[in-house]
Amino acid sequence: MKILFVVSEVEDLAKTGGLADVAKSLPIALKALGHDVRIVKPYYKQLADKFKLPNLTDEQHLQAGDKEYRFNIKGLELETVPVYCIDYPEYFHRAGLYSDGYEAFGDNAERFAFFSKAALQAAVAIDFQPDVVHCNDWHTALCPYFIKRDQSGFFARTHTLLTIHNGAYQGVHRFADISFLRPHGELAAQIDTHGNLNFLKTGIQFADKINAVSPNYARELLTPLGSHSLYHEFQHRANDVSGILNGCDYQQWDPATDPHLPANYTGESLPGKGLCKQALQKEVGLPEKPDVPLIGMLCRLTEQKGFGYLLPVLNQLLQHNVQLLVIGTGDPVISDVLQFNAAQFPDKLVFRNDFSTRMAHLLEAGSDFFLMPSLFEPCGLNQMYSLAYGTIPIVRAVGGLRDTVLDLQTLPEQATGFMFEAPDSSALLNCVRRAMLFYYEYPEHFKQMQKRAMRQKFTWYDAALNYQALYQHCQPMDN
Ligand SMILES: Nc1ncnc2c1ncn2[C@@H]1O[C@H](COP(=O)(O)OP(=O)(O)O[C@H]2O[C@H](CO)[C@@H](O)[C@H](O)[C@H]2O)[C@@H](O)[C@H]1O
Repeated sequence: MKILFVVSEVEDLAKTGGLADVAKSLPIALKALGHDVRIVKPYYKQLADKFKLPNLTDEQHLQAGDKEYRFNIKGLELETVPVYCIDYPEYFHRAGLYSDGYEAFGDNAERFAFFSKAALQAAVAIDFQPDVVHCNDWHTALCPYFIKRDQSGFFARTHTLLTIHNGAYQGVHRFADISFLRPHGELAAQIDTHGNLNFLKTGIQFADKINAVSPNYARELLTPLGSHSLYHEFQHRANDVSGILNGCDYQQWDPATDPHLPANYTGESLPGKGLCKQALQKEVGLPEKPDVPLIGMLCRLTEQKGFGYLLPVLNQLLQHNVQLLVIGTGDPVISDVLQFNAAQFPDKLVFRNDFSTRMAHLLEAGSDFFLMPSLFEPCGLNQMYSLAYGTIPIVRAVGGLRDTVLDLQTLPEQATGFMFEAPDSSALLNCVRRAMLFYYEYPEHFKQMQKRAMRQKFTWYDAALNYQALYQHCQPMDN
């Protein structure tokens, strides 16, 4: 099959979160199954600073109303997968991908409406007639609409899949302000009573199929509580909504070969993990105590990750004989509270306002537990990385976390972690206490759990097989 994978960020090229991990690993896995898959993404400053790429075609022209956009298509290969980058410096040559670090860019609607259209034009320019356009999240959710309305015939046999990595971000913007879409008066039918166009909602309406990044999140999207206020839209498309669990890139996340670690280790030989713990404690300035449980947390600092009920009990949690290391960037209110608590408990809590791949790997290897108390979690990748590193996840039973972690209480013989249900502080605190008790009182069982965790496998090969089946499902009956 010919697959055009349209996405905002890709690991190794430009990244803010888990979307990038998927956008690298899935196309590579699909290519390995024999498909002709091409990625299209913006030529962000992050990427342009790293690679000065050549233009692959003549300058492109895109007319939207009375404005003419002139852009270039640059190219590179990411482990055999061709990547086409839309070069339009006015929109993409900025310090951040979506914001200046404090506020979202005011013209994000223009930027991503343009990108979605330009990505399709790139397919025409390189003469790649896709069987499927696979778009991802709100940034590219207008692609199905543009394809359905395309008059050229180029996409007459193209079908569309919209993957939802995070339904909370929907791209809601005042339609009247999006000059790029002015020629598309028909979108006015999508506008809400406040005059807003919701990109994700438009994608849900026009895509041939919609999938979430885990089966459980797909089920949640079909409920009033889990639908991010898009209950009716998801219900309306219920027969076309499914879930495919993300994979873990075990080449990149293998403690036996990980070049970021001071010592490598396997499930059969765990001493290297102790050395990683010591190195991590030393690096961040925590007391080098091998027997005190070290809980790591690494994520974007946002409500989604459960800070709303974690921060109020930090003080109580840190009364225990425990160490907590939090690494992340994002909401300055969350980072202020973390900073404040770290100053109160310098021997127990360290907060690093940092985005570092090396530290992500060291934290995964050196921690005993990985805390992921998410309010919602479409799939979650870090709990999979934790399992691979024998770092026991403490998670809330939500989204993909429920699909990937088995709790001690429910399944003692197969358990790989600790899970709590209610999104509140006391449930979280009880769960962490349960995990600490297990660590202190049953060290041998804890080790068994680590080994079991390391044997779990969530491969991109399996995910790619599921996507392949879904793409086939997007095709018309006569194909
Ligand atoms: N400070 C930091 N330094 C270095 N690396 C950092 C970092 N903060 C985060 N990362 C990295 O970013 C990625 C985060 O991935 P997640 O899936 O856990 O969350 P995210 O919410 O971004 O993704 C969304 O999309 C993915 C992909 O579908 C879903 O799994 C998820 O549930 C959904 O919320 C991981 O690779 C992690 O190591």
